[in-house]
Amino acid sequence: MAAPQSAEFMRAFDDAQNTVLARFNSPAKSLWRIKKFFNLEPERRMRDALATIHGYADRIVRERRERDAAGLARSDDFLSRFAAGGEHSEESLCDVVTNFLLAGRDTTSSALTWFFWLLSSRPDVEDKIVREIRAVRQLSGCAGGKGCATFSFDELRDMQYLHAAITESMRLYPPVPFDTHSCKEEEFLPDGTFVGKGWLVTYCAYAMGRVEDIWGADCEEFRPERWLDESGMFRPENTFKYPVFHAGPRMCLGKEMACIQMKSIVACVLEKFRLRYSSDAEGHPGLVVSLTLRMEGGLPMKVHQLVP
Ligand code: HEM
Repeated sequence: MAAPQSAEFMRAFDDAQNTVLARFNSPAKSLWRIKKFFNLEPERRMRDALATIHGYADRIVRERRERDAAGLARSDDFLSRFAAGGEHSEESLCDVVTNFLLAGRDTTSSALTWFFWLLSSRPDVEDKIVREIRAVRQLSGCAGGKGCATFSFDELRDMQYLHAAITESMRLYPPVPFDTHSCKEEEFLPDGTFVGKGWLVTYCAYAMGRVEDIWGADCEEFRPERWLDESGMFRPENTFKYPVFHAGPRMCLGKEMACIQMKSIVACVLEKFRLRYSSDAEGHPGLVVSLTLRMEGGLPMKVHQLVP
């Protein structure tokens, strides 16, 4: 992504996200349609934002097609795999690109922000992760990471403690703190609760991660070990108990990719740096609840580079 285009896309994405939230939270549910019709704020900004977002996705799809025509396209990247099936129109491919850019951007950054903040006050957890990274490197014949800028898929898969630590961090700070769905038909929830057609149903993953009946008396504690079995292997939980990636047929399609990305970033950072939270503000950082869970004022950190 070229930097100016990328910044423009980010801004447009923020605008679109804020406008959707404003529509959703407005007490007058159809007011936005009137504003849109008369091109009033914030709908005017939404129109511009959508043009930028769609233009950006169009460009990605067009550039891939051109590389394909020139025999230069890779066949193993994400978009090529979708395109290879042949069942997607150009427009549908643009929607795929937009969907994945939007679904994957703020979620992983939210997760990593809270993860690094938690880690900053838990040198014991950090130490275990660092030792695991070193052990994995030793096994793969890349001790100290010398000559290996990144981590292989196999190395990342072997980082069971890191997987547990990231999972635990998202239990306490789920990137999607609330999730709301509209009921298509009259329905009864498993406990017999009636839900009418068109009703909105919301679950709060943030609250669920802190319920004693679900997670036990230490539910407020950041304890990666709760995700490990006796042999130190990661033990997944029922997704209805841990709905951080949602549950059921509409679960997050990018879950595995997000986990690989986050593990890769954390491992690369901790192999070379130590980060310490350096805010002047006292106590717990403020939570900004938007579509994703953000940290108020960002995450100021002191970065210390390790001597190679
Ligand atoms: C920590 C990172 C992530 C978290 C916590 C997360 C969480 C979620 C949640 C809660 C949903 C359900 C939303 C709903 O109910 O409508 C969802 C859907 C989705 N996610 Fe993720 N996500 C993450 C990363 C990603 C990434 C990296 C991608 C792709 C690159 C992605 C792609 C999608 C897609 C395509 C859907 C829609 C699935 C559908 O409606 O069938 N996600 N995600």
